[in-house]
Amino acid sequence: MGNSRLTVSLPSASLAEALEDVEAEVLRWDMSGPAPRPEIDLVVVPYIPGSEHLRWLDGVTTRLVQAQYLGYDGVAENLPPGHVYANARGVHETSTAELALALLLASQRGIGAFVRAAGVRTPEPTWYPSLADRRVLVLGQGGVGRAIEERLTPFEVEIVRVARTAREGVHGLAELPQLLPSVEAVVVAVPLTDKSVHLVGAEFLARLPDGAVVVNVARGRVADTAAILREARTGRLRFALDVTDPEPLPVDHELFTLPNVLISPHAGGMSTAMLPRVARLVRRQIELLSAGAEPVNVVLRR
Ligand SMILES: O=C(O)C(=O)CO
Repeated sequence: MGNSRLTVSLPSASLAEALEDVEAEVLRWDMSGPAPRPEIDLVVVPYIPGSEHLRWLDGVTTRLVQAQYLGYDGVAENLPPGHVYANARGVHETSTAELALALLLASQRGIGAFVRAAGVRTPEPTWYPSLADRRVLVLGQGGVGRAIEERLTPFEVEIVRVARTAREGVHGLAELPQLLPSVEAVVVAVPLTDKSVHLVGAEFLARLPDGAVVVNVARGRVADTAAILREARTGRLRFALDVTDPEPLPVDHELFTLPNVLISPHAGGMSTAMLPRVARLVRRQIELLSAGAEPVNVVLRR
């Protein structure tokens, strides 16, 4: 380590192919077992849920551990001491925002009902709410929240911004109880922290007006699944969930059977945008580390 040629471990053939011209010694390690070397300058973590695989870094010396996720919940608990961890800021925001919009529109306009009816019966034409002139609350003002707002703006909605703490143009979490009764949709894009666990619970849902849509593209545990299920059974609200708790949801879970619930399989970041963006980020980290400079996107030092 520390000599001129960096050692980099990559978890997938596709990433190795995208980075085949980098100035580094490239190893393949998917972190499902021990490290190929006791010292690896840059370890790129596989894109699989959870962070238990980080435990394979125990006893390995690194300069940087680069994730392919934006969210880093669970990382502090699993990353052994001595490592610097960078997240994938800049990779997933646009793709996740696209899915949030797709879920919101599909939910508002009853696309799930049309799809369910396809080939079984001719769906009844019925009135669905438009997004136009509605109030949409974007919960979370990080990169994903901002990307959602940018994409929502042409739909002529009034956007209500909420973040953990209030600032100009942004409401704080403490104001949620007053804001919820006046919005037709909520898009949840907050990180999972001690403060956000079960933020979308029974009390939150009860304050929303009839017919409101709740979209969650954050983490399943930001919402209380039992409270969502209770509310969804009544048919009063609509839900569009890219993330669930547990995840994945068991195939026989009642939420899958309810006509006012759409569920996607944590697919927010999974688009063709991901691989080139991850490759660009890793390339940049290699250049920075090679130059002895500080890496970007560092969110944790253990
Ligand atoms: O980047 C993340 O944290 C994701 O969940 C991508 O879908």
